[in-house]
Amino acid sequence: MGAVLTTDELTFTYPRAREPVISDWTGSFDAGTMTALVGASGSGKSTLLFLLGLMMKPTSGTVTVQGIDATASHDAHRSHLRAHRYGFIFQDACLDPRRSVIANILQPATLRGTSHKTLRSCAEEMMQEMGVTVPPQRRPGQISGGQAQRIALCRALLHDPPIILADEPTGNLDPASAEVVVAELRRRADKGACVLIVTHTPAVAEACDETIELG
Ligand SMILES: Nc1ncnc2c1ncn2[C@@H]1O[C@H](COP(=O)(O)OP(=O)(O)OP(=O)(O)O)[C@@H](O)[C@H]1O
Repeated sequence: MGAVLTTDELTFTYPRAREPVISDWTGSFDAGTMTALVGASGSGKSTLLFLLGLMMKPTSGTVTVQGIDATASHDAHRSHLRAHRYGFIFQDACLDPRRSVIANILQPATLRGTSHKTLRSCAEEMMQEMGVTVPPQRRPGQISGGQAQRIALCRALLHDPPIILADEPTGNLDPASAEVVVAELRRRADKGACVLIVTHTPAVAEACDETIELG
């Protein structure tokens, strides 16, 4: 399967920093491949993920998403690409505490203009597949960390994105929940998604097809 995400001489320097964190980084990530980004703390793994996820603009160089030069795109187009083609998972589930868990899962669908009615049953089905047995109306403050991360996974994957970026998705999890998360990411890659995982956990890197070390 072909390249989904590519970078050409990507360089990023934080404002007021002297040295770039990412320097002339050229790489390519394929459909159907799960890649681990590893490296020492501070080596730039999250920064690279944010650049690949179009959350930050590079100082120079390009990020190409399914053939589109996202670096040259205007902000609205980048937001559109993020909402439709990406699924993001972070170390902390980052659920909205004011909304029920089901509303959290459905919330990004609003950005995509999809009807909640159509998606609600899919969302509840996904909760079951992930083994989250809590009532859909429960608030994030009333569920465990492992359950919250699995809800975050449902939220990120409901629209079946071709690109999945995960920043230490198992960092705060018990082993059983971590296994569910990694197995689901693996399953998505096997179905054709391009999956990138920043991780410090050797077992997670071992579940990947490739490992890229920064630093
Ligand atoms: N907002 C920021 N402003 C300035 N410097 C930053 C900012 N965010 C990160 N950095 C610096 O950029 C470098 C890379 O940070 P980054 O978070 O990408 O590393 P990392 O490899 O993901 O680290 P960790 O494994 O500890 O999460 C670090 O030296 C960090 O201090």
